[in-house]
Amino acid sequence: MGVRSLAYIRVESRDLEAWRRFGEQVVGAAVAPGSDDDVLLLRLDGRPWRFRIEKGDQDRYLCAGLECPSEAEWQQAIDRLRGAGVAVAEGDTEGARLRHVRGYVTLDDPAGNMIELVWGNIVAGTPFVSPVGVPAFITGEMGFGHVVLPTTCYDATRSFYKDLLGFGDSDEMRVHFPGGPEQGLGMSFMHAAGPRHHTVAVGEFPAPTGLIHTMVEVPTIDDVGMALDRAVAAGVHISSSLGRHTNDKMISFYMRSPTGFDIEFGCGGEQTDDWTKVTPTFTIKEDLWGHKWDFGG
Ligand SMILES: Cc1ccc(O)c(O)c1CC[C@@H]1C(=O)CC[C@]2(C)C(=O)CC[C@@H]12
Ligand SMILES: [Fe+2]
Repeated sequence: MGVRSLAYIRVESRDLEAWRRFGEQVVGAAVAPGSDDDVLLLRLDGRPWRFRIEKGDQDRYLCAGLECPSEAEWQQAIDRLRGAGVAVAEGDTEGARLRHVRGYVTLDDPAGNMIELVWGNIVAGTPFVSPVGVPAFITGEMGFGHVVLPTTCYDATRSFYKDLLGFGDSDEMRVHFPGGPEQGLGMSFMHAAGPRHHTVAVGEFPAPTGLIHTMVEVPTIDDVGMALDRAVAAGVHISSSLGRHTNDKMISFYMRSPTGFDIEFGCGGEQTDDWTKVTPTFTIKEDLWGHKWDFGG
């Protein structure tokens, strides 16, 4: 046991105004109370916020907040990490307050990706209302979506999430690029305790901003299509066309956020109630259809 879901991500940005426009008008998130000239909080559901964009000198991913279902499981995970020699920095009261959690610690995975381990479901107490009419984001105990993190030490990074944070294998693949290594680049999709197919994936790809992509999910294909229309109308770079993944069956497209990493916007991701009944897969064709990538632009 360990992590159940992805609670939030934190991002550093030089341009909060671009993020506000993108967040509200394209993603359909709501700017949350507590936002000011230095911090932009974006809500997707009943939580106070899911994206925390912090004004800074760089455009980069800061960290993902990975949530444990209870304080006891959170403490056990911390003990496991420390037992394995991982440096875990204690959070403080002020930090917990601004993260809207009961407790948190900060650490790096073996690839140097910063993560925060948190517990405590804080409820905003006011309904989420999308400024552009997105009916809802699929979140709850599944978390808001997934992150795909870069790694240059694939095996060690996978073991870290599995052995120390309690993730399980959902799927693996080797992605072949023209001119790339013959054996392809490894990609590992791992589930937390919640029903989402993957909450963290790691890939042997470079990510200049620190994050390959993060995914948000909406109820229907029309909600995905309308988001694609908003992205195109706003002149946002479409990194991948609409398609359906083989592994989690999600229909999605990818668009470039103001920070440079992609946001995957999808629907219909497969869920599992009992992971003991599922055998991990190895996928040799990434998509059932679509997902034509445009890495340029
Ligand atoms: C293949 C796949 C299954 C489920 C997902 O949620 C998902 O994001 C993906 C695509 C992962 C991956 C990526 O993020 C960056 C560009 C990649 C490496 C490709 O060029 C193919 C697979 C893509
Ligand atoms: Fe994804």
